[in-house]
Amino acid sequence: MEHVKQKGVPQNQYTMCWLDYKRCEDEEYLKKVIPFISNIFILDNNYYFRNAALELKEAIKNIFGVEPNIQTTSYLDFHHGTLIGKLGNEVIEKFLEKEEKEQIGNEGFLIKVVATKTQNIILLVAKTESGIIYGTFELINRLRVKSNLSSLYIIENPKAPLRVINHWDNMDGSIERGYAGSSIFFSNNRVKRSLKRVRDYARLLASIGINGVVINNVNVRGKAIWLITPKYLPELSEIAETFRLYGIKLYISINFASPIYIGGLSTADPLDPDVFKWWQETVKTIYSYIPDFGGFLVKADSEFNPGPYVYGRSHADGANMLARTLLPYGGVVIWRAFVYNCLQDWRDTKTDRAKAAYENFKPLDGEFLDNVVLQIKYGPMDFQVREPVSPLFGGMEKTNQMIELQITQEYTGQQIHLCYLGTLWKEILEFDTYCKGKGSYIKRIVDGSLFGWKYCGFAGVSNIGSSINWTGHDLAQANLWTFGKLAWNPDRSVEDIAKEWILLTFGDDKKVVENILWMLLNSHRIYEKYTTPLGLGWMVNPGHHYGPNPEGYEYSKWGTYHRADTKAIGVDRTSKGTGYTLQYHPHWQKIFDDIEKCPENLLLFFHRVPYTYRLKSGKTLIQFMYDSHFEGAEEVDVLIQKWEELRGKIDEDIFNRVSERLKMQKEHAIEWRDVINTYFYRKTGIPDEKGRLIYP
Ligand SMILES: CO[C@H]1[C@H](O)[C@@H](O)[C@H](O)O[C@@H]1C(=O)O
Repeated sequence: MEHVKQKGVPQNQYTMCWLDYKRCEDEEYLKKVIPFISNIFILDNNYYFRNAALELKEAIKNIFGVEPNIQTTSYLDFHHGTLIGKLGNEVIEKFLEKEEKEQIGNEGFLIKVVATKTQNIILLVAKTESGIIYGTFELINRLRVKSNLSSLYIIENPKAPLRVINHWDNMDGSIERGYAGSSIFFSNNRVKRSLKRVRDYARLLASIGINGVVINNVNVRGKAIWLITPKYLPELSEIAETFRLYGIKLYISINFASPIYIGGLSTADPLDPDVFKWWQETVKTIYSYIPDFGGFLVKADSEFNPGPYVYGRSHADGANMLARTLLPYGGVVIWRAFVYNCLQDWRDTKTDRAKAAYENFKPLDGEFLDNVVLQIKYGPMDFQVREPVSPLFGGMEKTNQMIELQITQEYTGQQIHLCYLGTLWKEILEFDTYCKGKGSYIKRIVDGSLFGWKYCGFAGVSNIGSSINWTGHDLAQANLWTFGKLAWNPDRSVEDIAKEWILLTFGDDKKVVENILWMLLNSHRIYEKYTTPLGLGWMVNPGHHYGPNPEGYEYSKWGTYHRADTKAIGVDRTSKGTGYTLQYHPHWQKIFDDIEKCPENLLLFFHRVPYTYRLKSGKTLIQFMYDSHFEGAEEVDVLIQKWEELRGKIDEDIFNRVSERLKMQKEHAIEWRDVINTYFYRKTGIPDEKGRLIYP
């Protein structure tokens, strides 16, 4: 569903987001930088290094108006220019210290400046093809923000091994939970023939350090089941080749029952030898087309998708069977933990959906093969505006894990509302699970350092589509950017990450940077205030999930209830209630169990609370609800005002597009405010202390 029509924009037109290179107007900087960029030397005439050199050349041409020569050389005859080379090359190594060489990891890179009387050289060095492309974009971006060359020195390695974007793209071109147009990969049940946009997408992703892409929806239905067959593999191999140039591996979501659908077998039982053989053959075929194929993403026994439970087998049986077929080629199985009873009876108060993933997977800890990774949504429910972190993180020490974040804004305003997610993600990543004592942060679990995992990392559900600006809301580009940057280095501050995005996207005007930064950093807080604060969640319209509906999910089968009556609201998930808190390590169990200690922004997630309960501020719960909704809706005006102050300083098309969305945000925030306030007023009969208008 795309809420805003793009008037008169041809399908094949689009901007390049933070890679839209603008001319540097600073003559001083240009003068300083010219000697370092007027030549580009490549030492190995390798296809990938050459591509990196071409990227750099194109960027320099656009930014500085000079066209560097690309020269292939094998000996030391250069004095001025940028030298792109691979670790191990003799000429390159002359410039490096031993420790420097040791510090460059597989996907990492080094940027170092040599400035002497006779030499003005920027060295860009990596161990691998992917490292060089990441380093190239980093160098380009450093030049764009006018970094001081005399102090430019960077050695970077990604913290997490897997940094993967998940597309929920269907083969008819639609995107499940997509708010930015249609798929750039598929249309009319075909793979799209033009690779230009895919290539530009690969460039965007490489510039934020992504190394994997799953191009089809985890709900694998119809024609998509056949993507793993020669019917589609020739075209997928072209997509894979395009991504490969930018250090990105292709993955495919599969249907667990494929042996039945495609192979004509009578079963998909993971322990059946014929099923194994069928997968083995299928995987062999895939690798004959895509030699560096990343692996499978699997949504099994989840929301009507088939899985091992159908045959009385465990998720470990299912995942391991696939893992064995992929192992000889270095492929992985990314197995989703999003397993719960989606046919719950709302009258059943014993079953708690929040407990489901842990109940299904915790008993299997230690049973998964090494090339299986469990992909876990950040919270126990489903990407609500706020949830506690899933207790599976730090709950399965012997199982590789990835955290799944939703870049697309399903429950966070669908790219109509401005809702920057970096602030929320950072809080999640900094959460200390205490699984190995103090300091057992989520970020250290998913980057592999806490348990020494080889396969682990970040998965982000894509927010892009065919729209002119890729993400519908122009400022939603910051969410994609931030996902990549946090996956690369979760220790970075989001202020820093967001600011870098603004500088590269909008330039360095002080007011522009200041205002957009404020808008981004405050937007999730504001959205939370006028929608569902205190960890409440789920008060959305069923199906499409946009806009308020306080009981939209109250009598449904999805296990998503707040059980509000006239006295209290929320589910008691403490050890005395559904027992959900028992899934956490004792440190958190005690805190979440205690209504006085429970972080207030999660109060209604963990507790059933009377409306007259007093919060730490002294306010009653009901008064907090009213205040939060009035204030939140009001604060949208600040977002609008901050944007309005930038009129004339921002490209007009972008300015107008964002203005239009902010206007809709305001209208819809008012709708949220009034519907939720009226709901609570009608339930409780308690008036607003401040006498503001609540519709009776
Ligand atoms: C792809 O399906 C999605 C579905 O659209 C979304 O509403 C649900 O909550 O999560 C599912 C999942 O994550 O599998």
